[in-house]
Amino acid sequence: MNAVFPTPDAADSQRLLSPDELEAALRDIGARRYHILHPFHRLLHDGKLSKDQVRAWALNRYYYQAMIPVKDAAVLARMTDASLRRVWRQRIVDHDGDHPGDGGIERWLKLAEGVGFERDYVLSTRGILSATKFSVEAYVHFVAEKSLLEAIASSLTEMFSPTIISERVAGMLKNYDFITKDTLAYFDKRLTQAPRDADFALDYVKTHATTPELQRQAMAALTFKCNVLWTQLDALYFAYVAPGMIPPDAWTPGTGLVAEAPAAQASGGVRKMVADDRPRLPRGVRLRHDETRGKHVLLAPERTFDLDDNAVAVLKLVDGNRSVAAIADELGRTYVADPRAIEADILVMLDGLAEKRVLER
Ligand SMILES: O=C(O)c1cc(C(=O)O)c2c(n1)C(=O)C(=O)c1cc(C(=O)O)[nH]c1-2
Repeated sequence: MNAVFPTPDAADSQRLLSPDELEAALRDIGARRYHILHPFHRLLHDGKLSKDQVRAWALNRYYYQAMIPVKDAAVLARMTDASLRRVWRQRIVDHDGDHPGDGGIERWLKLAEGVGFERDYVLSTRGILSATKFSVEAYVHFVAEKSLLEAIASSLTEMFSPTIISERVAGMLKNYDFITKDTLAYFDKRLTQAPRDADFALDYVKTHATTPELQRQAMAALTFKCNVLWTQLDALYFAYVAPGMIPPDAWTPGTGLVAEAPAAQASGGVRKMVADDRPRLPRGVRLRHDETRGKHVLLAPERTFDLDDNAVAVLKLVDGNRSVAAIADELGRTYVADPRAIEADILVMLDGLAEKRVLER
């Protein structure tokens, strides 16, 4: 992904590329279109998403994981050669496992449970964005309807997945306190499975794309698949980042989650806030300016909290993306004061609001 591959010029679409030129052209497609470049992944890896935004990603991505073996069964059904099927069927085994409780889908369920979901809610696929479903299903239809060469070429995004997986695992472990190595165990196996699968598919495509037209089809198939991945992230971004327009019936924060452990509910149900936490207002709680009284209040269902000027300045910066430390830095710049001293003060204030359940982290 880091290397620069030459973009084939227009004349190349007419001429037969050597196998290595074809590989370079395929890698170039990934370098320009793979979802590692998508803003949603940047936010995910850099720790810029709230816990609910990470949950939305885990939930929607479950649908992709669950349908990959369906896709591979459709590819398998196109293969008339037993030696090809023998290799390809391993992909289905990798995702389904040989026993209940085994395999990639199961590991993805663990990931979803690790970020708080109830297993049955995830399995039900209620709450998955329609756009996610459309995009994943387009992939399944594509491999069923196009040629075997195109079906195989469309899996070649996996050439690029080890890079994004390494970046994601390192970034998420570093940047989110609710993510553990166990939660991300899904990706451990992918680091060996993906290169093995991609090597086989690449070799097949280089050997079988023997005319300019077939080479063009292979490149178009990989482009299509990059778009399958990209549009899933577009949908997540639109619904859960900006403008934050969640479609009817799609998952909303708070739904399908396991109740917090009793330990977390002790002492008012909330552990103390720390500088890395990214506080946000829970659903239904709003910062409003009360015109008649000329002051800001926090409106919660059936309750109103008066706020002093300091609380208002802090709450205006509370958006689920900024950490407490970042809020303190910003206030330090505005009021020309020591941000660490501000941080200590606002941690106490935020804890007070969290205990009243008008703030969460
Ligand atoms: O984490 C990722 O970014 C990522 C990307 C891709 C990919 O590039 O298609 C796959 C996976 N993961 C994956 O886990 C997986 O099982 C998988 C199967 C396929 C495929 O097209 O057959 N791609 C991918």
